[in-house]
Amino acid sequence: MPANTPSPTAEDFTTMLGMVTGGFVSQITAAFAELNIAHHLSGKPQPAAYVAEQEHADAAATYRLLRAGVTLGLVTHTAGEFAATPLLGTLLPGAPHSLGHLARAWAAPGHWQPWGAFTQVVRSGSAQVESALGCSIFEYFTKNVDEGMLFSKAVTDLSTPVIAEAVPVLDVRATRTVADLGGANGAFVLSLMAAHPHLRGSVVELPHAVPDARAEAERRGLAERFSAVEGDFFEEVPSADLYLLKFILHDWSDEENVRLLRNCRDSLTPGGRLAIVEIVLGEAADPGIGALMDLTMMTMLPGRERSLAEFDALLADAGLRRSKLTHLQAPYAVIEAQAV
Ligand SMILES: C[S@@+](CC[C@H](N)C(=O)[O-])C[C@H]1O[C@@H](n2cnc3c(N)ncnc32)[C@H](O)[C@@H]1O
Repeated sequence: MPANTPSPTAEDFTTMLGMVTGGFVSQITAAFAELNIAHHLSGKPQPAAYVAEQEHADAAATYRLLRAGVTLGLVTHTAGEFAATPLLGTLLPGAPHSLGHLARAWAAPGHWQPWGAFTQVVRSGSAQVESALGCSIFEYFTKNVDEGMLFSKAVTDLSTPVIAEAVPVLDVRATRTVADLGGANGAFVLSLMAAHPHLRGSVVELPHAVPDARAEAERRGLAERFSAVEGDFFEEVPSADLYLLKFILHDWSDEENVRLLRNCRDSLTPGGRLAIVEIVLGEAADPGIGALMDLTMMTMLPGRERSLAEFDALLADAGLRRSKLTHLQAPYAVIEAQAV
């Protein structure tokens, strides 16, 4: 050990053992979610055999899973029965901020296999999705539809509280038209339209996502003020007073983002603006949870999470400037930008 590096303590070894078993923990939380254990224990404590019976699972293996759940603080054990803790409630689907779909999606093969080559990602500096899955993650999801749908639900769960915080931040009194670029099912623009009846909204999406966006607008009773447009935002974007770009820039390289942002700049109506919703990384001394999220972008996609200075540089390269910054619940923020 070099003289200027303090020796690890026994506590450090315990902490590291917890980190080394982190992969087990991801699979354990995924199994808790998959086997609906939060639901099965929500009414009252139950023996492992009850959970096993509900899920057609092996009783002895379910007991061992639940016992490990005690170690992790997901359940407690008294007199032969397991009881849910509040921590387990975070996996209940439908609960606000639920992480149940995400626990399953990140432990499923589409993410798990590329992460298995993570050191190679670092050595090579590029995602290893092609070698792990034989195609990009988006192609993989079109071939593995159930996993693709699971991932969409996970993203929706993450998005719902962020959208609820972002909508009141946006001053749309002088705005008439809003385009949600890569808006998936349109949850963001439709939430904004619901709050502001004078707005007309659209989603610009790849063909596969368009029917979902139309159905969501119908479901919310907003179809008359809404259109779902098939398009490639790297080619062109329709004219609008406000572009929403939520969880888009982190998917792409700087060069790709500058192309997309220039398209926005060219098609903005006079006085219009962009609202970018992303993780904003803290500085290197205190980067926060976003630095971990950044590594899933590095493993799965050409994208990255960025600091505020990096967003500002992208905007400047596209002829835009940041006009407002609003921090949401960490690590998210809304960055508003206008043409220079
Ligand atoms: C990470 S998701 C974000 C979805 C949504 N904005 C949200 O925050 O939940 C990226 C979205 O961009 C869409 N997308 C990818 N490439 C696109 C392109 N070239 N043109 C339009 N949409 C695209 C994808 O279909 C996907 O729905």
